[in-house]
Formats: sequence, C-alpha cells, structure tokens
Amino acid sequence: MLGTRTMFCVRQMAPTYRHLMQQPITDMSLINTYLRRCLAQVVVEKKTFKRDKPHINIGTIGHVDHGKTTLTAAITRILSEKKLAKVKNYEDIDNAPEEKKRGITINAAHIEYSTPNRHYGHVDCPGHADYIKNMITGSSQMDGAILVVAATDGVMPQTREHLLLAKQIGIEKIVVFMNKADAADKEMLELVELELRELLTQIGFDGEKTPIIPGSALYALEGREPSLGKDAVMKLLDAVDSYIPVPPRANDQPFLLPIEHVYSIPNKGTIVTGRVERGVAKKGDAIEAVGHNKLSKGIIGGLEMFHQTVDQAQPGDQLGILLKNIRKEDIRRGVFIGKPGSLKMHNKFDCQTYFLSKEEGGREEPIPKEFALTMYCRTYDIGAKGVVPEGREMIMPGEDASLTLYLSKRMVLEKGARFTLRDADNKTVGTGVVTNLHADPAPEELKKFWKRAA
Ligand SMILES: Nc1nc2c(ncn2[C@@H]2O[C@H](COP(=O)(O)OP(=O)(O)OP(=O)(O)O)[C@@H](O)[C@H]2O)c(=O)[nH]1
Ligand SMILES: [Mg+2]
Repeated sequence: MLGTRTMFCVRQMAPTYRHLMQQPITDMSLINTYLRRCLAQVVVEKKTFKRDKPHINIGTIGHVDHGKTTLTAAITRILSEKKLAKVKNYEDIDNAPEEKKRGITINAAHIEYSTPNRHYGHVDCPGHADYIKNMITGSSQMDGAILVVAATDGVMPQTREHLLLAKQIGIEKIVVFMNKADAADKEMLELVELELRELLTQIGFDGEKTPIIPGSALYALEGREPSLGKDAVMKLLDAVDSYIPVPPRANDQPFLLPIEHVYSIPNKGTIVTGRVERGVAKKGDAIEAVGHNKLSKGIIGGLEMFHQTVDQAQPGDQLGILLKNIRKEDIRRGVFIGKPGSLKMHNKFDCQTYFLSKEEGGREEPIPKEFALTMYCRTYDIGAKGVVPEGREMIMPGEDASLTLYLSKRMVLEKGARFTLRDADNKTVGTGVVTNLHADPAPEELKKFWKRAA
C-alpha cells in the first residue's frame, strides 16, 4: 500500500501527471500508473547525494576472524557521535541468516561514512572467496584498504593472500589496524608490527611508511578504554585520511575515447562516435587512433554532442568527433582515440580472472589447460587464447586463477583494465582484470596460438 510520504512525493514531483491526480485515488491501477511514472523522480528525491567532500572507496581486508566487521561497526559508531555516519551494528553488517548463525561475513557489505575531510564508501569484505570474486569483477573497487590483523595471531595465510590480491588489482596504499591489542602484550605488538612491515615490503607496498595503528575494535565498539578503543580508531581514520590519496580525477588524465561507430561524410571527413572515458579534448588537438594492430595520427576537426558544437569534450560526454587525416578504412569499432603517446597496444598479458559458476550463468564444464574465448574490453571484442598456469590442470567454474592471455591482434591494454570472456554462444564465461603487460612475444611464440600471427 502507499504510504502518506510516498503519495506526497508523487504529488510534489509529478506536475506532468497532475491531471491524473485530479481524480479521486481509489483505483489501484491508477495509483500504480502514478507510481511507475514517478518512481524515478521519487528515488532521486530520496537519494540526493551531497557532493561536498572528495569521495574515496576503501574497505576492510584481512584474515578470517581478525575483526574486520567489528572494526567497521566501531567506525560507524564513533563517527555517528559527530553526525558523520549512521550507526551500523555488527548484526546490521553481517545480516544474512547464515552469517548470523556462523558469526562470519559471507557477502561484502557496503557502508558509507564521512570524516571532516572526506566521504567514504566502505566495503567490509568477507574473509575469503566472495571477496576475491568481488575484487576481480570490480564490484568492490577500492582506492585503498584497511588491513586488519589480530595482534594475537599475527600474519596469517589470508593476510598475505588479501595483500597480494590488493596489489595485483592496483591498490597502492594500505593502512593497517593491529587489532585485539587488548589481548596482546607490548612485546607481541612490536613483533607483529615488524612481521607486517616485512610482509608489506615483500609484496611491494611501502613497508616503512605504511601506518600501523594498534587498538581494539571491540573496545571501540563497546565504548571501553578510549586509549585502545575510540582514540585508536580515530587515529586510524586520520591515517586513512592522510595516507590514502584521492584518486586523480578523470579530467586530469590523458584523453581517451573508445570508438563505438565510424562514419564517413563526403567532403567532410571521418566521424567517430563514443563516450569520453577520461581527459579533455578540443578542436585542433592532435590525437592518435590506436588498436587492431594499427596506429594512425590525426587532428580533431570538430566536436559535436546532440547536433551541437562542443568547445571542450569532458569525461562522460557522448560525442561525435570529426577526425582530420584519418580515413574510415584506417579505423573501426574498438580502436581508441587518445592523447598521442598515451595508448599502447599489446597482445600478451597476465590477468586475474574469475570463472563464473554454473549458477551464475557460467560453464558447467571445467576450463581446460589451453582455451579459446572472445575477450570484451570497453568497445572491442577480440579472439583470446589462454593458458592455465603451471601446477593446475584446469579451472573449475566458480574458481579464480592468474592466467596469461594471447590476443589475435594487438589492442590497447592497460594495467587495471577490466574485461569479460565470452564463448562462441556469447555466454559470459569469466571476468578479469589486467595485472601485467608483456612486451610483444616473438612470432614463433605467438604462432603456437594463432596460425596467422599478428
Ligand atoms: N579481544 C578482542 N576480540 C575482538 C576484537 N575485535 C573483534 N574481536 C572478536 O573477534 C571475533 C571475530 O570478529 P569479526 O569482526 O567477526 O571478524 P571478521 O574479520 O569480520 O571475520 P570474517 O568476516 O568472518 O572474516 C569476534 O568474536 C569479535 O568479537 C578486539 O579488538 N579484541
Ligand atoms: Mg566480517
């Protein structure tokens, strides 16, 4: 049934449908019509996001039972006292029945809060499998992370595994909360800190400078002993504020537009359309069109959006670009337009890939040692052959793996780029993130996979 508030929103926000509102609201189908037509507006009214602070995505990672969810709950409790967060109790975060029963996190939970300087989206990651999947698919893309390590246990297998994966997918800065300090003595804390700095350095983080803050998430949540509880959590948030940088805004990066369509207009030139992914561009700028084994140089002759001239293209713009000095035959869908020198083609790379389980729409049968699929990345799709790493005979649906992929043509690839793998029936089989780019392989190596080596 309709609440008074919903009806108020409908009346307030739907002047277009006011003629419908003149009639007495007795007919449910009429009410449904109002609601359907106004739903989008009602949702907007409910969820207007105040953009007054830089937004950053972070999350808690670390070994099972080390206190990630307790810390997440404690952060919201402490910040709620300053009206910077809504309290999320432990049970609100681990809210699935199975999670309550077993006292563990299974699904990643998304929470928001602010410090005086920033707005944070925070993902409380589960100890294991789902987290890895979410990290790879990008559903929990993080700009930085809080590693939670219980001082009572020290570094454990998933501490290392989560750090490795964070590094793989491009997280540069980590802040450590050395938890359960209420149950550990000074010597233990010192030892675990040493162990952690060594591990961070080993994996490629800055082990010396990474802030490591000892404390007790449990005390913070229960409002006990501020020096270990509330004050430690505030210290942690200060460290997150200062150590994890705001990611560069898309405007500041080199121009990039993946081509969706190419047209040729007689006497005018070649027109490409697509959505600006990053950077800015204007008429007269030099550009390169890169992809499908080819690099062409040209100049932007004009920019249009919705049949109107645009002075400066910005991220998110759906554009038509007139290209000078580039022929229609030189380019096609999947070629990228970018600032000269900023785009590189590759046909061999490493990636972290998750293969969907049967329930998720993936394959029933395992992925064999060598396989052929189509890789979809931004606007291109291209033949890709993969090799399962040594030591594994196959990959089962529902598992993840580090792989090396060979493409049938050299395409624009960047570390951190996300892609999907589909089979001949256009069924999505896997999803991945590029972790390492190789120099072009020798033709003999490529010929093993592609008869007509690029
Ligand atoms: N003594 C002590 N116990 C803590 C502290 N923080 C958490 N715990 C306890 O450790 C257990 C695990 O805490 P959780 O917050 O569920 O751990 P988690 O890392 O989220 O676990 P998963 O999500 O399952 O990986 C719970 O019994 C907590 O009460 C702490 O600071 N001190
Ligand atoms: Mg948890």
